[in-house]
Amino acid sequence: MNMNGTPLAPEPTSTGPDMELEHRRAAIAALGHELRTLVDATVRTEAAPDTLHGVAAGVRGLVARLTGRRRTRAEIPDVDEFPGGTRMNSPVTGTGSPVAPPLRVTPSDDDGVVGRCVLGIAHEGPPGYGHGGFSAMLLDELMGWACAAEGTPAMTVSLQLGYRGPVPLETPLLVRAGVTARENRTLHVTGSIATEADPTRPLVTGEAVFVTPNPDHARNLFPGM
Ligand SMILES: CCCCCCCC/C=C\CCCCCCCC(=O)SCCNC(=O)CCNC(=O)[C@H](O)C(C)(C)COP(=O)(O)OP(=O)(O)OC[C@H]1O[C@@H](n2cnc3c(N)ncnc32)[C@H](O)[C@@H]1OP(=O)(O)O
Repeated sequence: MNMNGTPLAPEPTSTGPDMELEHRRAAIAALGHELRTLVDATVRTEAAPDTLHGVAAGVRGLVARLTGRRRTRAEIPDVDEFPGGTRMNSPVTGTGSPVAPPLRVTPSDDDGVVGRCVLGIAHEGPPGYGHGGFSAMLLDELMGWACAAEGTPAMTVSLQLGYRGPVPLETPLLVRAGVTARENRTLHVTGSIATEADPTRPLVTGEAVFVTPNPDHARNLFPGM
């Protein structure tokens, strides 16, 4: 769990049920890794139409192998920690997600949290640069982790961004977020995206307001919690 600041990633464990959990998470992450490689190959390829039809048929065959029980819409998978922890299929941090960069979150040396990732061509907006929506997603997510790291998981109620420079693809990125103020259930959060190579020059800056739903509201929103 990350509710007390550290660590924000799953800890190595050794007992029975924990080993089983690690085993399942490792398998989910292994499939996620291969799918991200497939997504990258798909958005880059200039292969001939016959090849693309052949690959499409192969992928249909793979989908047919993912049988058995499927999770329902609001179900919280038992490989996840909610609120404020590992989400295996998060589109931002999920190591099992085909579309996540994925963002690796750690506590910051100062207050707040830091995320590291590399965007690929699948995340492209202008040629060679990240889509502004992906920047928003990285910041929104990391700001959510900043709230959770303070022990108050919360949801975004407003998010304002400044796009100061384009975010380069295939370049290590440094995302930062921290809570700057709180009143009752409302948290004010700031964040930024820079390159690892030039960490003091923010390319995107963000200011957000997050709110921790009251317990009744939270039970209605997340019946699986
Ligand atoms: C008990 C445990 C609870 C655990 C819950 C954990 C949740 C964590 C979820 C996931 C974490 C991991 C993933 C992160 C992902 C990144 C974050 C996202 O993308 S979240 C998705 C996008 N956001 C939404 O879909 C929200 C939509 N909004 C709502 O559903 C409601 O507004 C909600 C539940 C957030 C609050 O509803 P109310 O009924 O509980 O609260 P009211 O009474 O309306 O407001 C509370 C306070 O907030 C202020 N407030 C409300 N809106 C504001 C705004 N736009 N700007 C400034 N303040 C605002 C109000 O003035 C009020 O302040 P005053 O208590 O009186 O001091």
